[in-house]
Amino acid sequence: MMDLPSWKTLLHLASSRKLEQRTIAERVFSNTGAADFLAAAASPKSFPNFNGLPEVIVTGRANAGKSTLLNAVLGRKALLHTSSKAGRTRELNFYRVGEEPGHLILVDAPGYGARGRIEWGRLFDAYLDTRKELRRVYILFNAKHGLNEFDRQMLQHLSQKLISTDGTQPWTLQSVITKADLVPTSQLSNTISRMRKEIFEASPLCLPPLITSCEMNPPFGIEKVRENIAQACQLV
Ligand SMILES: Nc1nc2c(ncn2[C@@H]2O[C@H](COP(=O)(O)OP(=O)(O)OP(=O)(O)O)[C@@H](O)[C@H]2O)c(=O)[nH]1
Ligand SMILES: [Mg+2]
Repeated sequence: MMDLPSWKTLLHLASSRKLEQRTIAERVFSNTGAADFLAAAASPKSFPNFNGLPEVIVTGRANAGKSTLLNAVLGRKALLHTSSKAGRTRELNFYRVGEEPGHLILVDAPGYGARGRIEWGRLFDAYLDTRKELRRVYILFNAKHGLNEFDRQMLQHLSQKLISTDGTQPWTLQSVITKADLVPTSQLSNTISRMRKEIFEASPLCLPPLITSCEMNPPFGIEKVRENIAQACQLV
């Protein structure tokens, strides 16, 4: 009879697998200087073609920190334009990770909510409905503001898209809490628990939040986001 592996062996395997994942995510994002802006699309007609490279896209209320998070993930200060004024990003912007031909594509999107626009929503939906390369949607929530009705509607809208295709959607939905530095440390744990619960209530399909802060030095949570992206794109 074959010997069963001991707990020690299993734990060792699990930790070396984790190490392997980290190393691959590090490798994917290591050449920060090689990342590049590739294209902008203001309408579905101008969605570009990158020979099937996997893609992930960010969404969130205007000013949630989408472009800032992608800069941090790319290890760049200002490849993506950010602004303290909501409504800065107005098209879908495509960025290559790594040197040509690239490992994957990050897509920045305009925000939704009171400072969003109907045509931005249509553009985002057209991308979700047609983009075969899409692997994961990251939905961002500002820790200081929590979730509002727009966020709940967006979570439900995304869930509906996932459900309506009967499990054949090639993408998954991951939540991210941004600007954790804006919540006093004494309240952070409660804030995260509350937001986590609200996200789950609005969309049980949404993966529980990764916590980030791009204002901390070094930025907090970015390595986890990189690992998560590499995993979603099946690069690990
Ligand atoms: N304190 C703090 N500020 C942040 C953080 N991330 C982003 N910001 C600030 O939030 C503001 C909005 O950031 P953006 O990255 O432009 O937000 P966005 O979601 O891309 O906004 P739109 O493109 O307008 O939808 C900027 O002033 C950023 O400097 C963070 O982790 N902590
Ligand atoms: Mg932006």
